Amino acid sequence: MAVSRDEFFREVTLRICSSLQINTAFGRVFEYLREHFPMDHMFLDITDKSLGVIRHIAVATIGTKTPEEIITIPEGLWEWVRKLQVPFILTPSDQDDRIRAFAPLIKLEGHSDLSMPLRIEEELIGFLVLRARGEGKFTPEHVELLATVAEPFAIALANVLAHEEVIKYRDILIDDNRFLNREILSSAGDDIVGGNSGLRNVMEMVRQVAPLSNTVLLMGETGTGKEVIANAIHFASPRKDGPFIKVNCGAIPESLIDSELFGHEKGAFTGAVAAKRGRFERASGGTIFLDEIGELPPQAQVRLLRVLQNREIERVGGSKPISVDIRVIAATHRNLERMVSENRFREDLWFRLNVFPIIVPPLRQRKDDVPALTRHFVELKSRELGIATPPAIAPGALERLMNYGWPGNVRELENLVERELIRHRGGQLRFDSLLPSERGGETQPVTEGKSGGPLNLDEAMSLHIGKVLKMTKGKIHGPGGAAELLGINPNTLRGRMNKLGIIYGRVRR
Ligand SMILES: Nc1ncnc2c1ncn2[C@@H]1O[C@H](COP(=O)(O)OP(=O)(O)OP(=O)(O)O)[C@@H](O)[C@H]1O
Repeated sequence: MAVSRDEFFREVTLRICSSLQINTAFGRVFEYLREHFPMDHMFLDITDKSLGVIRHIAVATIGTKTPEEIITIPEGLWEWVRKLQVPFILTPSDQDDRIRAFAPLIKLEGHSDLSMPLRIEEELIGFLVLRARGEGKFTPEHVELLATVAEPFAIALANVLAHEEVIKYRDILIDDNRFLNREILSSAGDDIVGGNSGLRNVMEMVRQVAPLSNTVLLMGETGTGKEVIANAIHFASPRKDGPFIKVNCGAIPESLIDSELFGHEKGAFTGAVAAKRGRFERASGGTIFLDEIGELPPQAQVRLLRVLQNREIERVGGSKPISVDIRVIAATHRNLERMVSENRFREDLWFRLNVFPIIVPPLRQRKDDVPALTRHFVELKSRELGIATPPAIAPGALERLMNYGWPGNVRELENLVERELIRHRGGQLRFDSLLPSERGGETQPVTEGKSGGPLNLDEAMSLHIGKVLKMTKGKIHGPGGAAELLGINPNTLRGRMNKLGIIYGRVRR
């Protein structure tokens, strides 16, 4: 025991901090402490009040027998355990009732323990326990010497706990990421309707380009499915287990775009209270999907060009470049070539992006996909809306949907199906009242006439007759017909309709 307190403190502290692996560091301390304490085992324990247990987090021993890992403490003893402050000696025949009650729980029979409570900011977080075979092995000098290293052990234990917490969250995040990737895959990759018909050429190009890492440019009107195709490329590529990060370039305010895309260092600008990774960094190892690329402001276009050229980004306020391993897929509904000629989009960026352009055709050019898409959305939206049995589609309805122009493309069809399902009150889905081209007027009441002033009487009458005809599905004559609802003779109604130029044929059922 002839060791100075300073030297003892220094050696123990160096050893307990010598490795990030607590068992390795703990083994090194054990070797050293055995020179000063008569012990066979040493435990680093954490106390978990919520579970009512003490758990060994590290064990060092000269024997092979592994002690119990978890010790359950009865409710009545917690108060006593929680208040323990200084190292204390435990023997099975101790005079203290509580120690005698505690002894069998920790299997003390035939041993002595020297136990040191470990505290951080007053709160008990665990114990360091030295165990020797035989009773009466520890002396007050041992107690005093061990007390000098309470702090380094408490800090080491707190670090282990913090590390465990980080690992736990990391595992949760990895698991979430896997789950979300699977979700995206099942909601996109598998569900491309028309892959063998209207999108056959597009899918052929997807198959060609997916295994590579080159930039892809998706062009097509809004709502044609560009994002769906970008997903398909990512999930068919070797990067499929990496992130798929989407950026809607048109939706980020210009003042934030640099920090969103490239991240920033702490203190780079007012409000940058912590360093933040940008979307490019987050996409590393995976794919970044730059939607609405035509909306990117000129400054950000320059920065993007640099990323495409060097595969490096620089955080706002940062001084060194960070390399990123990403695949870029860009999309636009704009005519970028025209924007280049109008000096609204950089020509050099356009060349970089336009390496492998894929044009996603509008729905009106692939009308044969409309029936399959409609059925797909009826199934999908019924599931989302909690409708157990998706309603059937009325004969003739699909034909009518195919004859519509779909300016909003697949998204418009998707929305139409959803609205129809929400309004659906039994029977088959007819879609007859919802097609915008067949609406008698807007869904909102119209109060403004062609002249810009209020509706004149003819305009109001025309609108009203149109609405009623829509309700009766074009029926003019007989019970439930428009004439009856409007309270006029059917011939009078026909006369008015001719005068007002309303052509309204009976809808086929
Ligand atoms: N071939 C398809 N099969 C199944 N669903 C599709 C298909 N094409 C598009 N969709 C669906 O239609 C909606 C619109 O598609 P998406 O968002 O990919 O269009 P977009 O071209 O990226 O639109 P925008 O230009 O407005 O961003 C999405 O809900 C998508 O899931």
